[in-house]
This record gives sequence, C-alpha cells and structure tokens, in this order.
Amino acid sequence: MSNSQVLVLGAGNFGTALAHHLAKKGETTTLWARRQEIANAINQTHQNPFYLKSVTLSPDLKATATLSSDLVNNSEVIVIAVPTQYMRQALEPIAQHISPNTRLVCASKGIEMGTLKMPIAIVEELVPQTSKENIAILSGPSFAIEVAQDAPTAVSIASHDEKTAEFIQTLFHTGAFRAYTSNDPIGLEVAGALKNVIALASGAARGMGLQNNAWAALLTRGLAEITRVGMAMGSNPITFNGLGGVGDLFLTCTSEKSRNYKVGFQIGQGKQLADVLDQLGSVAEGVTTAQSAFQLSQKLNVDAPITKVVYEVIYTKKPLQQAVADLLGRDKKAEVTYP
Ligand SMILES: NC(=O)C1=CN([C@@H]2O[C@H](COP(=O)(O)OP(=O)(O)OC[C@H]3O[C@@H](n4cnc5c(N)ncnc54)[C@H](O)[C@@H]3O)[C@@H](O)[C@H]2O)C=CC1
Ligand SMILES: O=C(CO)COP(=O)(O)O
Repeated sequence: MSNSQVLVLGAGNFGTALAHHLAKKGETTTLWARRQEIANAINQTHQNPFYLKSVTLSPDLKATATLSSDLVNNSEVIVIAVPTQYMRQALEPIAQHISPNTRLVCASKGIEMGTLKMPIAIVEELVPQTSKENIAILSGPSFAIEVAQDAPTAVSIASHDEKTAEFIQTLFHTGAFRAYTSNDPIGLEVAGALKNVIALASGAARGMGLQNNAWAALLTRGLAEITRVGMAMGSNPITFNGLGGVGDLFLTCTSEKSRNYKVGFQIGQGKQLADVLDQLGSVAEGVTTAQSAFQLSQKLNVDAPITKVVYEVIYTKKPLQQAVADLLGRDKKAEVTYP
C-alpha cells in the first residue's frame, strides 16, 4: 500500500510524531491541530512550536486547524492521538462526516473519567457508522520523541479484524518502526491505560527513595493487576507479555522521559501534584486514569491494590508512607490469582 490519505487528530507530542512518521514514509498526511498557530507554524516552518520542538518535520506534512467535511470524509485512515479526556470533544464535531469505510486508529492511552470508557468504546459511541472491524489500536513502548527521531521502535497494532490490523501495520511499518499485529484490541488498550497508573507509582517509589527490590516488586505486581483487569474484560493474558503490556510498562516505569514517571517521582519527593502538573506542559494520562481505573476495577470486582493507592494518594491525599504501608500490610496471597 502506498500513499493513503491519512488524517491525524491531535498535534501534541504523539500526534505530531506519528504524522511526521507517516508523511516521511510517503503517505498523504494531514495533522489536525486545535490551535491555528500550531498549524501555521508546521506549514510554514516545519516545526511544532510547542511539542517536539527539536524536530524538523517532514516538508510533506500538512497541518490544519479546520476540519472540513470533505477532508474528514475522504480520509482512508483517521489516527486519534488526543488525550483520552479530550477524545469526545475532538470527535463529536466531525463524527457525522466520517465514512463507514474509514479505518480509525486509536493511539490514546487512558480511560475516560465518568464513563470509564476506553478509546474503542468512545469511538463506538460517537461514530456508530464505523464497524468494530474498522477500528484498531496502536500501542506499545513508543516515546514520541524517539518515533520522531526515527529511533528503532516496535509497537503493536490490534483489531478485531485481521485485515484491518494488517492494513494499519503496513501503513506504519518501516525499517525503524516495526509494527506487529494483534487480535486483542481490548487487552492492548487496557495495558496502555493502566501502565500509566503503575508508572505514577513507580516514579513515586523512586522519588521517595524506595530501593530496587521494591521497584521490581511494584512493576511485577503492577503487571499482575493489569492482567487481572484485562482478563476480566475478556482479554488474552498473553497480550500483557507483549509490547503493549510488559514492553510499555517497562518503558514508562523506568524512564525519566515518561511524563507519568516524572510526575510520580516529584510526588514521591513531596511536591504538590498541582505544581508538578503546572510545570509539565504536557499530559500525564495516569493522573485522570488513576480515578477511572480504580472505579473500573471496583465495577469489575477485580483486586487492583496499586491502582487503588495511586488513586488514594492523588484524590484523597493519602500520605505516601501510608500507601506503602497499606500495600505491604495486605493479606498474604497466592502469586497467580487469575485463572
Ligand atoms: N507522548 C508520547 O510519547 C505518547 C503519547 N501517547 C498517548 O497519546 C495521547 C496524546 O498524548 P500526547 O500527544 O503526548 O499529549 P501532549 O501532552 O503532548 O499534547 C496535548 C494534546 O492535548 C490536546 N489538548 C489539550 N487540551 C485540549 C482540550 N481542551 N481539548 C482538546 N484537546 C486538547 C492538544 O491539542 C494536544 O494534542 C495520550 O493518550 C498519550 O497517552 C501514546 C504513546 C506515546
Ligand atoms: O506511552 C508512552 C510511551 O509508550 C508515553 O508515556 P508518558 O505519557 O508517561 O510520557
């Protein structure tokens, strides 16, 4: 396949990186930016003035702040790369213009507050003319800056439909960007959303000076609870051993490039969340997802103790030392508590 008409929604770090990647690869790509000044700057200087500022973007990448019905309707693929809490706001005005033949790729990683919906469910609600076979998830360990720099990266592309997964795989796949297919989109989105919450805990653990044993335990038990939530939603447990599971969990929980890790680290050092978020200048999805994920685990009746304490630290101001004591003081367990 070559030269698809692709529309990427969201000119933040990830949308910009993916759009640049596709344009460089020869796909006809338009990046939608909420702010006119971002669209203008990309078109005129090939730079995004707010995100990935060090990257010179492909001169073939076009940006727009206006989504005409024709542009939306003629797009063969629409990639959604706005933070989950803004997906609804971004999709609502254009939903009616999306062709049932268009394939929709969700690259956002989170759970909507209130509805507890993940990206696929939001798309299904807002774009009912799109069949579930035309929806895919792109997830995995992929910091936007590294994608934009063409640094070796591997991701997973999941869809209920094999042909869609393969189509999107081919769309993104390059020598430096390996895309694998998967038939477990729900598992992939559970993994992507929940790892951000564990990354907050991981950062906090390091920020408060917990040592290596605790860190490894936190990540491993984090993966166990992500897997439990995923399985309760019908996902394949093997998905959580893959790029979108352990791969992204490892990346996000151990790198200072991760915004969720960074936010957690500073909370661990005793800083106030509001101040940390003010200075971040970017989205840390785990903060909102902590609440949704906690509520989702309760709704599914799944034990998710790390998610619970992250929620309590952020939303009920539980002291960190108490959160650690709560985790350590839980009943003895069998290591594997899912079937
Ligand atoms: N940055 C990364 O390395 C990666 C990000 N992701 C996911 O991609 C999604 C987007 O993240 P980033 O591009 O990193 O975000 P960002 O923090 O870089 O950019 C903010 C984005 O939010 C949008 N936004 C801000 N306020 C808004 C509002 N009121 N209404 C509508 N849109 C608004 C902006 O237009 C912009 O697209 C998230 O779900 C994130 O988890 C996934 C993989 C990698
Ligand atoms: O999801 C990511 C990389 O795969 C980005 O993580 P952060 O949002 O924590 O920066």
